[in-house]
Amino acid sequence: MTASLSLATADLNAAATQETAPQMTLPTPQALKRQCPLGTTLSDRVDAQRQQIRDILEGRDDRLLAVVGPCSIHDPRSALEYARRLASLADSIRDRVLVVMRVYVEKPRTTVGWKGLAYDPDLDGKGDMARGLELSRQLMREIVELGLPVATEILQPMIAPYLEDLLAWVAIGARTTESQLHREMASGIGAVVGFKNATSGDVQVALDAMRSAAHPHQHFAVGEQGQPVMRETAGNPYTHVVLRGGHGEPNYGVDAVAAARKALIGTGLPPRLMVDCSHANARKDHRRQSEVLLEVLAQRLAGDTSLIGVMLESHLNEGKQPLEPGKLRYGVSVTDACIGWETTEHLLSLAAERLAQQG
Ligand SMILES: O=C[C@H](O)[C@H](O)COP(=O)(O)O
Ligand SMILES: C=C(OP(=O)(O)O)C(=O)O
Repeated sequence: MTASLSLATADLNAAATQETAPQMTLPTPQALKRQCPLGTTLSDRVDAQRQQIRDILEGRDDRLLAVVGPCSIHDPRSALEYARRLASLADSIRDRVLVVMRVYVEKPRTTVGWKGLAYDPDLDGKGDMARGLELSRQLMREIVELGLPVATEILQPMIAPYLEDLLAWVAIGARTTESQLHREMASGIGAVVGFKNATSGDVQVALDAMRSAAHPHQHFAVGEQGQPVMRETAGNPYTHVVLRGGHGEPNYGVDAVAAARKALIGTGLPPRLMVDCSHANARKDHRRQSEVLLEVLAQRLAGDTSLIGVMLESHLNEGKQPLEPGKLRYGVSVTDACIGWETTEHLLSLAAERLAQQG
């Protein structure tokens, strides 16, 4: 009796806390899209970008897919400057490399930290998700207008309907590849999806994710008018694994790549691998991304066609900086350290050159 009474009191307290907890009403996906519409021309462009990536996945296009850009977007102005430079570089190497820009507006954190533009666009910890969503959508739209395909990690499945129409490529991160919610979401989106291996280095979870995402699902979701809906998905066959290393141990070497390829084939999945040159593959040292990229290129030039793509974390300027509002240096990452623009330009041009030499 005493136990159930105290439980009931605890329930009431919890309910009271929830009711008084501050909350902000967000625009519906439909309202945000009306405010920042994509339009037919850009929507057709995104379709064409997705098709190009699918063609790479299916071997109809032998270009290297390169998902390149800042670890996170914290300042739309520097992101746009970066996008302009990248668009011009992408154009100059388009015969050999399909460049897609990382426009990451959500960051998964190991414990706590700034969670990205969509959450806290003023970088002051107050959070303004309505503005965060608006800025994220506007920025992605501008980047599509520049002609670059947009990539992002979808961390919060609720965000998908706000941005999905702009995205050519989506990452499900190392911390969420095992999540059924993310797999369900991936099964219903038009973008190509890359599933990272787990932070532990476990690649099997990414294979399981590909199988799950390829399957039709019925799942809980938010509708265009913000209403709860049951969504029925058709299944997304356009997915692949992203090798990002785990617990400080890289997995981009010949043996690790061969093991992942064998596991994919053994499971009846298409052998498609992207190597993330950053994160544990670079042992969290951004300068090592160059050597990772060169090794992956060498494997590809030696005939490994399962290596369909690479990922680079890159910004205008090298390194990273602490998030101290008022003291931020322009074009420097506030999350993981990135390579700078000159290195990015050099590496991507070199990749294009070597691939061209192969014929
Ligand atoms: O790519 C980004 C980070 O590695 C990831 O978001 C985790 O960051 P954290 O360990 O700094 O929280
Ligand atoms: C968070 C990221 O990667 P991972 O999920 O591999 O840690 C990222 O690419 O920004």
